[in-house]
Amino acid sequence: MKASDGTDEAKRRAGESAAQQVESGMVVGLGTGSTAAHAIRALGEKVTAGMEIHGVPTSYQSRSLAREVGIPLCTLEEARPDIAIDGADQLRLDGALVKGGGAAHAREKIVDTSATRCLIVADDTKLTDTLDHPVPVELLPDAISTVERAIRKRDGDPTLRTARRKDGPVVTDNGNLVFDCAFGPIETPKSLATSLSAIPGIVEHGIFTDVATEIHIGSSDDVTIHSV
Ligand SMILES: O=C(CO)[C@H](O)[C@H](O)COP(=O)(O)O
Repeated sequence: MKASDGTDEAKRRAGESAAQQVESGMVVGLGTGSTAAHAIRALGEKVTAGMEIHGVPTSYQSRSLAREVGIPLCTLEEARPDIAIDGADQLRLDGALVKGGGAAHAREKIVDTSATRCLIVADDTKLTDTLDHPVPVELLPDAISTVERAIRKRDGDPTLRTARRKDGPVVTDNGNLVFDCAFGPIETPKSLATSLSAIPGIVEHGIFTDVATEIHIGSSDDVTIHSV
């Protein structure tokens, strides 16, 4: 297996590998990001070929791509996903992840945790032994100063995420703001996750533990599947 440089090809391998696990009749959680988008396109091809599935989108982006490629959609009120396919910004092979690069982690966590199986798709550059990626935190706009203080108290360094082609902050699909919080090496993701969840005003943070059931890692010329 040849290590990748994080190119789209490695992401495509991972996304398509996870899409192969989907069978007719299934409800599929549709993750957000460029790697999950490869899975959504692959599922669109299956639908065109006659497979009957329904998708539960996790963001504006995944909803609009699913519509574009012809995947019928439903909501969590209507059906529980059999499989969710989602990306990650950094991950350990035991399934501890940092997500939220696309600021969609709140809805992703709801959909991913409600699925019977959660398949995480990523290129091999995202694998690590110790998580140290800044943790995205979605927060209510009114709570900006109190959440900032609470993160600093936990030795984190929060930076308000700013928009690229708009002045001012990123506003999530839920109308909230995002802090990217640097904590340095995260030795115990579960305890940081618990501690962040306890802060009033935080809608959701991007640490996912005990959610992934399978990890599909794409490289330059291969894909490997790890059970969690
Ligand atoms: O968590 C996410 C969005 O909120 C994405 O899954 C994560 O940022 C990975 O994105 P990409 O596959 O484009 O690298």
